[in-house]
Amino acid sequence: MRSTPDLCDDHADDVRVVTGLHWHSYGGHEQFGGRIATVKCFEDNSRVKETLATEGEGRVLVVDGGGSLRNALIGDMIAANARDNGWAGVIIHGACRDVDVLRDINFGVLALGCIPRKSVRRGEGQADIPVSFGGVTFRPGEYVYADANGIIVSKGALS
Ligand SMILES: O=C([O-])CC(=O)C(=O)O
Repeated sequence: MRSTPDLCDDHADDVRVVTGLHWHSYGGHEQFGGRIATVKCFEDNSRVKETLATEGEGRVLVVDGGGSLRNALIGDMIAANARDNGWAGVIIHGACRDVDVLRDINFGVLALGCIPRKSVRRGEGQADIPVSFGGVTFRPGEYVYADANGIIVSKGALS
């Protein structure tokens, strides 16, 4: 994958750039990208676990967790399962946990922060809908690319 600055330069009219948020890379892959799948939830990771248990086909799960840092929407178990199912990574507008293990999983994990407490699982949340944060709307089927520079989104695949 090319760097997000290079992709931005070559496709300036086609990319949206996520702004105004501080991301931390917790996974084994700092650079990752792919077709977008989405979940919108709040302190309940039912849909996250469920979605990452399906075949990833190289996709990236973008989770709008409302920015909550009160509990973790993903940890080492869900991340390892996602990697095994062929997901490229997750971008969590919220928090994760088990960070010592996450860094050894060949998988991308971007989140706003980490917290020891797990989330509740009451079956709430929505999958496969457009989600928005950082000034950008992420639509299922579009493409996202992330690296240490930041996150960009485009309608089609970029090379
Ligand atoms: O199970 C959870 O809700 C999150 C977690 O700790 C894991 O994925 O290992």
